[in-house]
Amino acid sequence: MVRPVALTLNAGSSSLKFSLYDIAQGPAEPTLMAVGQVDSIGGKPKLKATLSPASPAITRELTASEASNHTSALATALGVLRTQYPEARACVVGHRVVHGGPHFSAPVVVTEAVMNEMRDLSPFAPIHQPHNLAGIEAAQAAFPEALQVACFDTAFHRAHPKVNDTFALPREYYDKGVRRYGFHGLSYEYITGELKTIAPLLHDGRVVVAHLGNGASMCAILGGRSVASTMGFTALDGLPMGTRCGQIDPGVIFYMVQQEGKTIDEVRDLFYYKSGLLGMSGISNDMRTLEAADVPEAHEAIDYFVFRIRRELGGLAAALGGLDALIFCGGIGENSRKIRRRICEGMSWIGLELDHDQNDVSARVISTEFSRARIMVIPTNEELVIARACKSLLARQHAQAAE
Ligand SMILES: Nc1ncnc2c1ncn2[C@@H]1O[C@H](COP(=O)(O)OP(=O)(O)O)[C@@H](O)[C@H]1O
Ligand SMILES: CC(=O)OP(=O)(O)O
Ligand SMILES: [Mg+2]
Repeated sequence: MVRPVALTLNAGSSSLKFSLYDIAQGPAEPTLMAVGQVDSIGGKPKLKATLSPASPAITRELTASEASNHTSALATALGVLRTQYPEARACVVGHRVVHGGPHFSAPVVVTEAVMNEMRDLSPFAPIHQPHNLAGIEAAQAAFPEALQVACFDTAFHRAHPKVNDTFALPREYYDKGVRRYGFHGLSYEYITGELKTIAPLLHDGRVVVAHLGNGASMCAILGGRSVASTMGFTALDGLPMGTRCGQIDPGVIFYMVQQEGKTIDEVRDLFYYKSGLLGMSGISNDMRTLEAADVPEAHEAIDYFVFRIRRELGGLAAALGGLDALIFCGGIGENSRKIRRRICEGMSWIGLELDHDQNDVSARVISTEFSRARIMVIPTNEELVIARACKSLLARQHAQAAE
């Protein structure tokens, strides 16, 4: 019998991450078969992939036409997967969808109505949602028989308290859906699940997770549930990011439009694509490049990044009534010992004591044994969360078909 296979797609602003999972029925976790990503779509694209647990990672430059957009990047990714699995046919394709608005609080099977609702949310996630939807359309064309499943970054936060769901605007805006949604929910869901297994007491406690990647946010989690997050209505709010400004006084928008004569689209592009680490440094959005660049502009950009994280940590700990654990994940959180060290420096007042040796090797626990709160590094896995949703929605569909 052919084993059921799930393809997961995680389309970012300029990247496409993909995985193949064996989702054979039963209680077992989805098993990873292959994983890869196409980076710098539309620029100088690159492919990285590991096509089976036993095979070495492959890396290769792609031609511009192999990844000129997300649709061609997906075709390239599928071509690479087929070299290893010529017979494999995905029976379900799971997609990360960044914005789920007020209604999507769990993964759903994609229908035309779901597609339309997700399309309406595109203006609120302009550098993610159109790529997520393009990925769904491309997968529908490539696998017309497969179930398409949408998994939302906002879903994990939907049950957070009203006080963290709202802005101080006239009431009608809340009803129109202008709310503090929060993002990176698939990552937070994964970390919360890991904690439940490896540290159940911490899972039941007061945890701040810092997802520090090209997009970055932090989430206060109490007993496994989101209480507050640094991101809001869009994935622009909160921490400064690779190219996004993070929290900003809305008065700056009036200044740019009224005094400088910028159009609202120009301001939007400036906030999404030209700000953050890139805008402040004038060098790069890539933390590795900035850490290696010994110039004041790069130092300032990193200082601001670290300062905002420390400030938010205080606010999120206050929202939780204390702190039992700080967990780092995302490309920067998982890999940059310097950034972790700077975030934790002088934080004993909040209970954090970093073990420098453990931090230097990115160990799972990087706090000292005397630290009141635990500090951990847990590599995130949004793809596994998507694969679990694929498995459970497929099982539900089989059960319904059998009724
Ligand atoms: N060893 C490292 N040291 C510092 N930063 C790193 C390291 N490895 C990756 N990063 C940073 O992680 C970021 C990308 O994180 P990632 O979570 O992959 O992003 P995305 O939001 O695109 O999923 C980049 O800024 C990159 O420079
Ligand atoms: C929501 C978000 O910012 O996602 P990413 O980190 O993939 O850009
Ligand atoms: Mg990401």
